Amino acid sequence: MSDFHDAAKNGLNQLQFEAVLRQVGAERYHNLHPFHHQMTQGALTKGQMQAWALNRYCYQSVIPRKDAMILARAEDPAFRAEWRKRIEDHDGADGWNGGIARWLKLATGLGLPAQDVIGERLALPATRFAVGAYLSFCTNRTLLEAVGSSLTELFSPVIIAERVPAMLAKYDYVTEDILAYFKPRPEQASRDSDFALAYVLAHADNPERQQSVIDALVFKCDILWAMLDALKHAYGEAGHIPPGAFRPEERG
Ligand SMILES: O=C(O)c1cc(C(=O)O)c2c(n1)C(=O)C(=O)c1cc(C(=O)O)[nH]c1-2
Repeated sequence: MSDFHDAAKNGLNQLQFEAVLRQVGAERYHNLHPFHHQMTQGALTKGQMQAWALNRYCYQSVIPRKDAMILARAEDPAFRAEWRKRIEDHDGADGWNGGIARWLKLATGLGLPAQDVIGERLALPATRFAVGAYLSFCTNRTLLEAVGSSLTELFSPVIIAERVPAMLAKYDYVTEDILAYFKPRPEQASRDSDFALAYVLAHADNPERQQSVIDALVFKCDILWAMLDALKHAYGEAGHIPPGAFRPEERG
């Protein structure tokens, strides 16, 4: 395991810098989390699967808002033209025919009432704190750090390729239709992360800026990890469901 806190102290060339960023993903991305392993092994109960979808909706719904923050702070029109595609992917043309709507379809396809998902009140406190931290990070840190924090998308095609076939094979109530969210994601994520990676390689031109990007990516991995930790704590063997949070047995 590497400690990434001083990885750029002597300055890195672009190849070395990219290698460190990829190493962060190899060591810290949420495909290493036990909750993800349980999912791909077919070991989640339907209630746990519902809890995952309900909580993950909060993440999906904050993504276009954090991208709007990034957009507002970018001075280069060409950057904005590229970055706004992310908002269009999630919101669609009318707000409800993009990624957020497809995530809602996933959650309702698992048996959750749409209003419980959209309302976000049944999500875990830790989920709401984690997605709030992501939004405020992208609002308050430098544009370079905000772009750096999106680089987990470099690794999302890997976790999607692990998750989707396993969900289809191991859970009889999961269908291709329910998982429509994931279909365009690997291609969109590759387009987005290629752009974001090229941006940080070009703009992190001294050791301090390189380190700020590495730290931003570690922070983002921590956000995703914390969300799965919270699910495991609440809905795993410990069963510590916080007051007011989704309770699977009440939903059948
Ligand atoms: O399925 C996943 O595990 C996963 C991970 C991530 C990620 O790594 O942040 C994103 C997504 N999915 C995703 O669907 C998505 O739209 C997305 C946007 C972003 C971002 O930070 O801008 N990450 C992710």
